[in-house]
Amino acid sequence: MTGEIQVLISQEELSQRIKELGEKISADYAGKEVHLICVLKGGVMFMSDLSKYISVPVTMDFMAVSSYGNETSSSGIVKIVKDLDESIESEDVIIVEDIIDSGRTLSYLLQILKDRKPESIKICTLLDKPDRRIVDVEVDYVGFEIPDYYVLGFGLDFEQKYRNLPYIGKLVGIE
Ligand SMILES: O=P(O)(O)OC[C@H]1O[C@H](OP(=O)(O)OP(=O)(O)O)[C@H](O)[C@@H]1O
Ligand SMILES: Nc1nc2[nH]cnc2c(=O)[nH]1
Repeated sequence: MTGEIQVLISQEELSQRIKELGEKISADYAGKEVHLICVLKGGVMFMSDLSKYISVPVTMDFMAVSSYGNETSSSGIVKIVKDLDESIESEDVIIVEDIIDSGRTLSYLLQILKDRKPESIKICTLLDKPDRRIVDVEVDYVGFEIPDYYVLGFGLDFEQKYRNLPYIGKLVGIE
């Protein structure tokens, strides 16, 4: 489907905020190394850009957890589609997400990853929709709080498309 897309967060606003987040993380982890875990697929562009602004040594791993399929609201069912390649024991981990909506995905992920004995674990999300929260999760770094719209672009999809857009937008007519 092709629809009209309204820009919510421009490419310039994204770049500026991601730079600020990278600098904050660099300061918070001064003298340490940080292990970034990208939650695929949506988190990939954000983590890629964020990592460029982190000045402490960075390692990366990737995990895919599916909770939405092609639906626009959470089914509540979370499953691991791809697990991490490496152990996170004793690592200072930051989970990098594109969006927190109901909080179900992250609360499930946190539970699983904490059991693997990291030194520390924090959450960094580009977008947060606090009005949608069903499960409470403590978020350490937030790019932007947004209203309850179904958004796309910069990693986020609508029916698997639009992930490549360099901005965050919404399809006119889709909430
Ligand atoms: O807070 P929640 O309600 O759990 O929603 C957030 C999750 O939903 C999206 O993933 P999705 O399952 O759509 O996978 P994708 O990243 O591959 O598009 C998003 O990337 C988060 O992981
Ligand atoms: N693409 C997309 N995925 C989501 N997962 C949870 N909320 C959203 C959203 O607004 N857009």
